[in-house]
Amino acid sequence: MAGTHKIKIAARLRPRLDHEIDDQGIQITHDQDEGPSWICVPNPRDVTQIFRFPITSCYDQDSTQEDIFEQDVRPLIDVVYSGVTVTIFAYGVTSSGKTHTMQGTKACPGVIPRVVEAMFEQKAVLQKSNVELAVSYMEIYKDECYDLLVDRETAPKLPVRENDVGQVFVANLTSIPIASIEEFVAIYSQASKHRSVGATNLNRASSRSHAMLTLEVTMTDSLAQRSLTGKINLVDLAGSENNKLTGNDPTRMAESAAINKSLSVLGQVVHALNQGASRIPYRNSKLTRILQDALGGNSVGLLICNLAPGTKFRQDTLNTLNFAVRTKNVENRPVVNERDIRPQAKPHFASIQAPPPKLAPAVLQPLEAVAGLSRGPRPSIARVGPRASLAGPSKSRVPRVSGIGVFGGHRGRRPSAVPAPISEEGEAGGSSMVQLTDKEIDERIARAVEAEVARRLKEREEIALQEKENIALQDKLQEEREKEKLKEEDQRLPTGVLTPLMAKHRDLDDELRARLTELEEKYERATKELQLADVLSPTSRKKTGRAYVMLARAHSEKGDLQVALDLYRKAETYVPDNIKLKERVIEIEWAVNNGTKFVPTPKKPRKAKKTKAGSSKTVVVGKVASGDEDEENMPMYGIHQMLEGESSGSANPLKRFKVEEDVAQAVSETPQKKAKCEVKVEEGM
Ligand SMILES: Nc1ncnc2c1ncn2[C@@H]1O[C@H](COP(=O)(O)OP(=O)(O)OP(=O)(O)O)[C@@H](O)[C@H]1O
Repeated sequence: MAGTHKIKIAARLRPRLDHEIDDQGIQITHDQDEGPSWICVPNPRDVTQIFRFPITSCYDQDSTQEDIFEQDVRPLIDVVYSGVTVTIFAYGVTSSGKTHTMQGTKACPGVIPRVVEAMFEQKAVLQKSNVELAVSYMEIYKDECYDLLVDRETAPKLPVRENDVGQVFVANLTSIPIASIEEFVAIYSQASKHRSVGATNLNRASSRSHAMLTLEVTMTDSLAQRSLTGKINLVDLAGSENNKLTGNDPTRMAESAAINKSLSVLGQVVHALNQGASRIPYRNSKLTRILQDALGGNSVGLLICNLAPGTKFRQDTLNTLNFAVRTKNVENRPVVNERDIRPQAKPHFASIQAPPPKLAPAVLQPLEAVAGLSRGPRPSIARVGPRASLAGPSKSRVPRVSGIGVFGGHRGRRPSAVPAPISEEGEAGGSSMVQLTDKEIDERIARAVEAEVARRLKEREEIALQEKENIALQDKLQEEREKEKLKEEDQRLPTGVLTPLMAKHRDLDDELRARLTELEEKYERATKELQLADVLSPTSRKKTGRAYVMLARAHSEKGDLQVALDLYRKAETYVPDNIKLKERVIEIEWAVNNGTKFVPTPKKPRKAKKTKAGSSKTVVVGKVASGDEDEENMPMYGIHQMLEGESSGSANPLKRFKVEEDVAQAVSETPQKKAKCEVKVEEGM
């Protein structure tokens, strides 16, 4: 049985940069004994509340590249050489030091150059000529994979596929053998220029893509006729971005949206794994598809969480640590990638053999078997068409050997037990028979049988190829169907979602109830009718996000925190940039994990907007409009109001009614039916 291995978590706080204020926003404290270190972050919404995260491998601002490599990375080199895949990924907000940690500089080389050096050192220790190293390097830019080892202009989008043993790989990715560190440096420095990097307000050289460098070691044992393949994937993820801080232009915004979406799916995958969900949404982004093996798969994982100091990044730090806490519970089942490299057995003339079993790219074995090349049972070659089936001349498709005779006073006759050879007419001992020696007869039979075997093998291969193509086609169709289904599911709210809200307001008059029921029906009808393109438009996403927030809020008020958390997370999928929402997720998650009561943090006082008359203020609770410039900001504001404003528990049925109508309308809205909803709250209400 394969052993399980939890992903190891390390956290690294980068030093303050010259232009940053030293406000001690994040603290790392170490216990006296060998216990875990703590990362302490004040709640951005209530600084008296401190979140403390226990992390065993904590690196503070003074830590060096060497510290992190020696303590957490070097031990993994042996694991790679035992034939296991290792994945190290750097995660964190933009400008938190991921690229610095993974790549580093000439003066302070990071994980990548150090790993390469260690891999060559290990190869030298083994002193074997049959150890080969190869490198590949790719990036995921706007949810598409590109080869960084080929010319950027001509680099095509690469497809992601799955092999016979369920391993996901990027098809057609270049892999270059490397014989020395110098060779690697030449390849890597050239390839790094191809990576998508751009300037933002927070980072002059911000990674606009997720990059994955893979070093593969193949060790061939020709005596045992086995080969082991170990791999180390070094992943520098793009950082999550708050567009308000990065000040991105439209191009950067599009990149940023892709980055945030893929990171959000990464969070969902980790969450689903923790929940033991039956469906893990790996397929929702290329990043998670490619990291599938590292997250709940067959590789050994190390997650390096990079943190930026200062209160400016406090919210991002909380998000990163929250992700770390969730990830450390993810279990992998590492296996040894071992292959049988024996040449195919030649078919014996007397037996027809099935095509040799397809050599799986890796014969996976549990990690316990790592020490030494354990020899599993050799794959048996199934015998199809036993000798007996060939014996009967009438049934055999082996061409009859004509004019063969062994009788007639020839020396070295066959024993009588051997059936008499048959003439073309089917008569034994026909007059036209040519006298042949036993050896010649055997040779002729062998040739004929071999020809037949070859023909059958070819036939089988063609059928197998055809089947494979059919399966691939079916898989593709199935995948597309699943994708469409998932999209539909994602857009669909659970049936009867408005019911709890209705129940809460029994004081609503009959008319109001009737209206809500009507809205619910309208919503359900509309959901079915929603056009995919409309649903996926940014506006629709934001509106759907707001609907989820409403529901989450209702559940959290009921004390149903787990459901509320799930709904808030769902909302996060649609509005990944919403900071207030992220804060709410963290707070509720904290309450759920610690079994404490959730007390919403005190709301900020709402600014009163004076009308011209000065006697009343107007609060836009959720303006539903389109076609005007303000709309872009509206959904954020809407959620903000829901999070902040609703905690007042307004008993005003008019306001409540308008909010729910707005949500239902937001979800079911069609271009023709767009309308504005404004709620006026009289002064003093
Ligand atoms: N440990 C460190 N020591 C010194 N400087 C650091 C350290 N970590 C990061 N930096 C500096 O901080 C800045 C941002 O780091 P880096 O580019 O590695 O961030 P990043 O997380 O990769 O950002 P992005 O996601 O935008 O690519 C760089 O100028 C880098 O040199």
